[in-house]
Formats: sequence, structure tokens, C-alpha cells
Amino acid sequence: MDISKGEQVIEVTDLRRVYKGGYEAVRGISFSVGRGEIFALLGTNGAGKTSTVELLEGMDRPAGGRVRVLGHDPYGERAAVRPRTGVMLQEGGFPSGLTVAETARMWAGCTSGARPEAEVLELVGLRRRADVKVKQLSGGERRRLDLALALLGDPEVLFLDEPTTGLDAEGRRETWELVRALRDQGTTVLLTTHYLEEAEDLADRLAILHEGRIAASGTPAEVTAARPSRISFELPAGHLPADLPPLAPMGVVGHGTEGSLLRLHTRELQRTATELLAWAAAEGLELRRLDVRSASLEEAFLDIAREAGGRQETPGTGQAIDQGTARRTEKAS
Ligand SMILES: Nc1ncnc2c1ncn2[C@@H]1O[C@H](COP(=O)(O)OP(=O)(O)OP(=O)(O)O)[C@@H](O)[C@H]1O
Repeated sequence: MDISKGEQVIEVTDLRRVYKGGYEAVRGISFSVGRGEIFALLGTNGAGKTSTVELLEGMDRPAGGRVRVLGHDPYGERAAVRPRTGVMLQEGGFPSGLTVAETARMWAGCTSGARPEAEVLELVGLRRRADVKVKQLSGGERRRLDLALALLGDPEVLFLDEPTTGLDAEGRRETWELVRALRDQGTTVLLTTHYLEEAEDLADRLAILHEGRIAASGTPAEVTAARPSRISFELPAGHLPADLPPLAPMGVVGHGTEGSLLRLHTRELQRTATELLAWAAAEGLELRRLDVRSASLEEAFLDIAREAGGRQETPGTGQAIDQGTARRTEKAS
């Protein structure tokens, strides 16, 4: 099947994975990734990211639903899919007694149409480490070697499972640049990551998984826009939350406390901040530890993790503002 630009290279429909013993790690998820797109799967520990990626790589047969990679079933039509994909696993597990160059050469021997090893090592910044034994590499260098091996076959689709874990800030940025360059040349990239900054910076679209289901998906901007912004502050001693003006008319959609810190959640950040500061100025109050923050992917992620943790309070952290001392704030929620 010829897949030209604009068509979906990865298609996942109502996908399920059940491990022996009956644990359902992936519970009916659907998404698609277009050619030349970077798609990130985010999620808390155990959310089902690796379980999903392994199904896309054809390592197991789904318990339900459908996966197509480059138009083929990666499990049933492995021979059609495997040569066109590159896989970077969480743990490469190479023989540590070989050098970097020997490892790449050995891997190239198992890869049809492999690119020259030196070219790939150059790409990931390991060329000068070619004669170093794998066991002498740093954790970050090993991740780069994992990436080099995934790139040997010049893949159309690249699966990256936590590609920058163990890299320092500079190494991480270099990897992002490389992944972006590959995307710009038409490579389709599906990555899992624990770094929200990585997803925000790199991904064209993303899905946040939680307990085997997609809790949020879209472009980073779309996922972020669905969440309220946050204002937090401390009132001066002797003042109570009940002294605040009515919150709902200021655009506040939720509130809470964390120790002495009050948090307001709003979808109209400028209006709420302006009215809060105007009130404080009129009252002659200094709002200490004032922090005004637009919704971010990190907030979205933490909200999902918290909601999932069974905490039912208004968006954000901590407890709802004490109802006994905050009669007027009740109107906000
Ligand atoms: N072989 C297995 N047998 C049984 N359960 C498994 C197996 N592999 C994973 N699981 C369980 O499936 C769930 C999802 O695991 P998975 O590794 O896909 O999560 P993840 O999102 O990749 O997590 P992490 O961020 O910690 O890598 C977890 O509860 C895990 O314990």
C-alpha cells in the first residue's frame, strides 16, 4: 500500500492489551499519526505507554481492536513492517564487551539496507566514541547508541521509548534537534516520555494515558487550553479567605488551599488577576508569594494524575478553601 504525505502511517483503533493473569494494561485506545508527524504518548508510571508501543512494534497480538503501521498489521505482517521501522527500546541490552563501532556493525548485519555505521554514529554525536567499549559509556551515551541503532535502517517510522532518559539537558536538546530534523525529512516518530517539556517542545500531537485509557489528546496547545490557569498567593496575617471578594464574578472556576497558600483557577486569567490585584490595592493588602501561571502541559498532566488519584476537589492541588471560614468563596464553585 502506498502511503503518501498526509495519510495516516499509524492507526490505532479501540486497542486492548491483556497480560497473562488477566490484567488489562491497555483498555480501548484510539489515535492516528500522520506521515512526518511526531506523536508523544505521556502518562503516569504504569499508564500503559510501553504496553501500547510494543503492540505497534508487533511484539504481541492485541487482545482487541486494531493496529496498522504503514498499512499493515505489525504482528501478523511483521516482514512487511519491520524493515521500514526503527525501534529504540527502554533498555538496549547490548553485549557490553563490544565497542560502539562493533555494536553498530553487528546491528547493521541484522538490518536490511543499513546505512554506513559511521554516518549514524556521527548523527547521534558518538563518532569520536566509536572505539570505546559499551560498558565504558555513560548512561546518556548508551541512550544515544540505542538511537543510532534504531536509525541504521533509515526507517520511515521511528518508535522511541523514553529516548532522553539519562541524558543531561544539552544531550536532551541535541536529541530533540535530531528527532525534529528526522521529522522534517518525513520520518514519522512515536515517542513515549516522562518529560513534559519534551512533549511540549517536540510533539506535534500527544495523548496522555492513564490506567490504559486516553485521558486527554490533541496538540500540546489544545491539551493545555482545556485546563484552567492558576493564581496562587498568601493573604497577610489576620486575613481569611472569607475576606476575598466573590470569586465566581471574577471568573474563578475553582479554588483550593495548600497550607497557607490559596489557589484560584480561572479560564480568564487576565480578568481574574486584574480584579484580584485591584481588590488587594483597594484594601491596601500585599499578596505574598503571588504566582500567576498560564495553564501548561505540566498542569494538565498533574490534574489528570490527581483526578485519577481519586481526589475530587476543585482543579489544582490541596483542599477546597475551608467552607466554614470562606462563606463568600462558596459561590465560586
Ligand atoms: N508482562 C507483564 N505482565 C503483567 N503485567 C504487566 C506486564 N508488563 C506490564 N504490566 C503492567 O501493565 C501496566 C502498564 O505497564 P507499562 O509498562 O505499559 O506502563 P508505562 O506507562 O510504560 O509505565 P512506565 O512509565 O513506568 O514505563 C502496569 O501496571 C504494569 O505493571
